Amino acid sequence: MLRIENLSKIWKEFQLKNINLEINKEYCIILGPSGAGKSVLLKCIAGILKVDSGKIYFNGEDITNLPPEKRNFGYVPQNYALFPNMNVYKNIAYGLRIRGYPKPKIDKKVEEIAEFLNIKHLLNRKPTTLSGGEQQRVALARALVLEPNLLLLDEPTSALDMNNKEKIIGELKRVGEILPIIHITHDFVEAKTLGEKIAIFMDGKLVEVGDREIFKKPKNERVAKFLGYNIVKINGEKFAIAPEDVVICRGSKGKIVNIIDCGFYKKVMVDFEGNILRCILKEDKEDIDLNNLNIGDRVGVKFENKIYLVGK
Ligand SMILES: Nc1ncnc2c1ncn2[C@@H]1O[C@H](COP(=O)(O)OP(=O)(O)OP(=O)(O)O)[C@@H](O)[C@H]1O
Repeated sequence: MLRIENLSKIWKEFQLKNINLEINKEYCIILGPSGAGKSVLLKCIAGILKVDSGKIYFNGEDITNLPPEKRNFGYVPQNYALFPNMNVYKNIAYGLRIRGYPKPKIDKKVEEIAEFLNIKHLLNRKPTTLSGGEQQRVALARALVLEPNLLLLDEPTSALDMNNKEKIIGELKRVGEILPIIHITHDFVEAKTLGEKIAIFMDGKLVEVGDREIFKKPKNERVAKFLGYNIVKINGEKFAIAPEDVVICRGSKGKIVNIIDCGFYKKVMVDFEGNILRCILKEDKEDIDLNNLNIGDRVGVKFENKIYLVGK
């Protein structure tokens, strides 16, 4: 459906280089550290930034040089970019109005989308009077009302509290059943919940693409580190291990160097044979009593699900 071929966007200081990515009718999550080029890629797809080289195809058509309004993609930027002087109704209706839709049709479409996203009660309010979650839904409504062929979302939940985040994730899941979505996030839980395809960017390059298995089997050390794995070197053996797969037991080869109590679990750092291991410990999984664990204690360490990495 969307095919990106050898796309490059180059400034002196930053280069998004030779990106090849295909997105079919699926929910694609884009992950990567800050400054990796995720937003630049999304803006190139939206047509807001001109690419320096490479091609973008949508349903077989070369859209590389098509202006944004002719692509029919919905784009929700990081800050939502709502018009502050217009009420919610006018914000949502804006795109329909400039496309010349008759008033009754605009009213009907705005009402339908407002119903779908539970914002009917907000139609007369100005964006500045809305909470982050409400603004987010208005921004989504403004993009969806134009019935886009593809939805582009730049960190749509980053400003939301847990409750609103969960609601929006539920709504995005429903939208994802209707049309393909490309969604940038820093939140791994969100990525695992929504992503059918996951693309990881680092330093302007697409370093890994695949399904949710990426989280369980990162290909190389860089991706593993980015996903939060420990990289462990013991007696010439090197592997990645997830913090939840480090098991603390009775023994003396490890030393507890930090403990953070997170309620249902504890985040613990263990110095083990020259490795500082980040561990997530849950009461039912460990062989020792977590309530009696103190900084400086000697412990044993076992590894479940070691992952042997292919490259750097
Ligand atoms: N118009 C521009 N001119 C010059 N450099 C730019 C421009 N827009 C973005 N960049 C640079 O491109 C790089 C990638 O930016 P981008 O916003 O895509 O990062 P990101 O991966 O989305 O980061 P974050 O997760 O922090 O939003 C940055 O170094 C940024 O300074």
